[in-house]
Amino acid sequence: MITTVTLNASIDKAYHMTQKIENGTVMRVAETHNSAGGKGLNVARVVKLCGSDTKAAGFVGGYNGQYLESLLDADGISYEFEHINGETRSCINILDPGYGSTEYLEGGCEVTAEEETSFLERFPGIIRNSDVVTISGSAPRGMGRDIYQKMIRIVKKLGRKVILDTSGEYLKRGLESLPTMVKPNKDEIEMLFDIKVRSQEDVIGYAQKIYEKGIPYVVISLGGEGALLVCKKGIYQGKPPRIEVVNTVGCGDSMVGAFAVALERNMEPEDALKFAVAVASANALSSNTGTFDPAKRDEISQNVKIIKL
Ligand SMILES: Nc1ncnc2c1ncn2[C@@H]1O[C@H](COP(=O)(O)OP(=O)(O)O)[C@@H](O)[C@H]1O
Ligand SMILES: O=P(O)(O)OC[C@H]1O[C@](O)(COP(=O)(O)O)[C@@H](O)[C@@H]1O
Repeated sequence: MITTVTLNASIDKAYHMTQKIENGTVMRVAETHNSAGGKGLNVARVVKLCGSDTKAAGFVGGYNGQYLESLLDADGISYEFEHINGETRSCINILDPGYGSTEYLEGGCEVTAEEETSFLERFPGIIRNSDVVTISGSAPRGMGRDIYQKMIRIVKKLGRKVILDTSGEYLKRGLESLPTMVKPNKDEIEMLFDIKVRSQEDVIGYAQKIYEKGIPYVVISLGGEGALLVCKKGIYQGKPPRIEVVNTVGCGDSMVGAFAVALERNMEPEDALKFAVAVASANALSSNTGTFDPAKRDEISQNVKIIKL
């Protein structure tokens, strides 16, 4: 069982446009697709598609919160949310033939100190049957910057594996609790170390710095270039084949979902990397966020190159 935590859940709205966006004009949306979003809920859908049991946790509130739960019911994903007074946010992804994808991410509502305490008290019970816990995305306003640090400590005390996928101060503080795996992208590495990454050697160097803190699996995702994995067995590069990208939103979440499944199944690191790159790249072929066609994943998987560096 894999529990995916999304503190800042969202109704993700994908607007499919048939015409290129022209700023300052009225644009009509050809098709809208709503999904239960915020990074961790994309992770949950991917875990389910990979064939593992999953449960979603985090905060939801208001009418959007009710709607989000109904979307998860339709997806067949179980959940155990903390219900809060604030209204769950919406995030918009506009897909047009000119710019590709343009995202508008709301900050999210306020979570009170009482709501945070209540969630943390219930958290050990929520994850008690989980082998792996994923913690993804931003936190809503009002929450302490050390929230992920506290949650990782709880997961590790129970002897479970935990993947952290976040950015900025939440990542910095979260790393101090030594999660089993982290998956920053290039931007997140640059923010974390306050540097500019200029080469693959740079990426490997910073990944090693994180690994040396005591984090067993460090994955740096590099978009169309695939991903790098630093672990005890060595340093690996996973390269996807060139594909006709449709929508890359949720690719990082798909990678986290696939790695959670790989950790649950105790896959060898190189097999896990191949699996995760194939799943994430297959997500880029789907117009909807956090989903993929298993047949396309299998096809891509045959052409993913795993190189030991
Ligand atoms: N243009 C692309 N072509 C093929 N695969 C892609 C592309 N963009 C993303 N992916 C896949 O998704 C993974 C995660 O993407 P990335 O954009 O690095 O994550 P994030 O969404 O966290 O920024 C990559 O490692 C790769 O496997
Ligand atoms: O919680 P955050 O960091 O604000 O991100 C939320 C948004 O990011 C997305 O997951 C997309 O993220 P990625 O493309 O990086 O995987 C949206 O689906 C979601 O609503």
